[in-house]
Amino acid sequence: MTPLPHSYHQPLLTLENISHSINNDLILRDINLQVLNVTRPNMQQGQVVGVYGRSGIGKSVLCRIMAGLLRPGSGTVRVGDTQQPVTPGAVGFVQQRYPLFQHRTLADNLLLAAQCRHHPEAARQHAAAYLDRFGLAAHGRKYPAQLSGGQRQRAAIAQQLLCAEHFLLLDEPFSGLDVAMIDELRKIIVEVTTADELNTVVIVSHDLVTTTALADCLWLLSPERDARGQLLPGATISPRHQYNLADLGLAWHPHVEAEPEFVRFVEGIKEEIRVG
Ligand SMILES: Nc1ncnc2c1ncn2[C@@H]1O[C@H](COP(=O)(O)OP(=O)(O)OP(=O)(O)O)[C@@H](O)[C@H]1O
Repeated sequence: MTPLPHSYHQPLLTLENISHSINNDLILRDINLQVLNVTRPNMQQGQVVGVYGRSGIGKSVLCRIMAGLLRPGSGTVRVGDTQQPVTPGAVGFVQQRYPLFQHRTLADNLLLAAQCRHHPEAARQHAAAYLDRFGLAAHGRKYPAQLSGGQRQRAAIAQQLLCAEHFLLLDEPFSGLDVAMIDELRKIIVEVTTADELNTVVIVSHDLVTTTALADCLWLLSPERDARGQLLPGATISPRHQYNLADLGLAWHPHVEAEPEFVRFVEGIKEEIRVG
């Protein structure tokens, strides 16, 4: 497929020489990569990165490092158009269990999040706008325990977007959702990335098709072999496993997952994982 016209600009996320061990066990080895701001004519869209890898390979550890919640054994993570080293709170991180304050109403949860960055009156306006935008306005007075799983998830995404400026990290966002909710969440992710050119969303997921369909680039976290075919310790994202979907003509556009090139690409990734 012919790639749509696009051009590359400043870096938005940089991982430099990231390695990490737990109890002397090397989990991540020498990860180097960069997400650039890619622009397409007449299209305001941030970047979506899909991260895929087998169970237990180190995706959650990598997420915590990218979110600034875990200091890597070595290396640096820099985020945003100013490329500051990541600090806790700089990246919105929606974890598998959505950590809303249970004793606060949904509206209060969002208000607290908005107060991280805004003065009280502006915070109220932003929180109300996000309640509305995420289809939660009718549920503002409910407590998290009174919300459905999908509503809690939307609330958690809204909360993280309110307090972190341009960067959102989603760990297994599609797990446990029915097909209607998955569609709804996909719409929200597209909405988030089209809201601002600098918005960057990293999705870590076992759902390869849904994630790839939304992504501009896909990273495959996997073990590597040396020249003699021996498995090296730790997992990495080698340059050949950093797939630029914009260059392949498979960056998100409506119904991309129905295209034969997309289906072939996903089959190729599955094969890569099987033989890896
Ligand atoms: N606190 C910890 N103590 C010891 N080992 C840990 C700890 N956290 C993670 N690990 C190990 O690090 C490796 C990577 O774990 P991680 O949770 O990042 O995998 P994952 O790719 O997210 O897996 P899954 O897809 O199953 O959620 C695993 O072997 C895990 O056992």
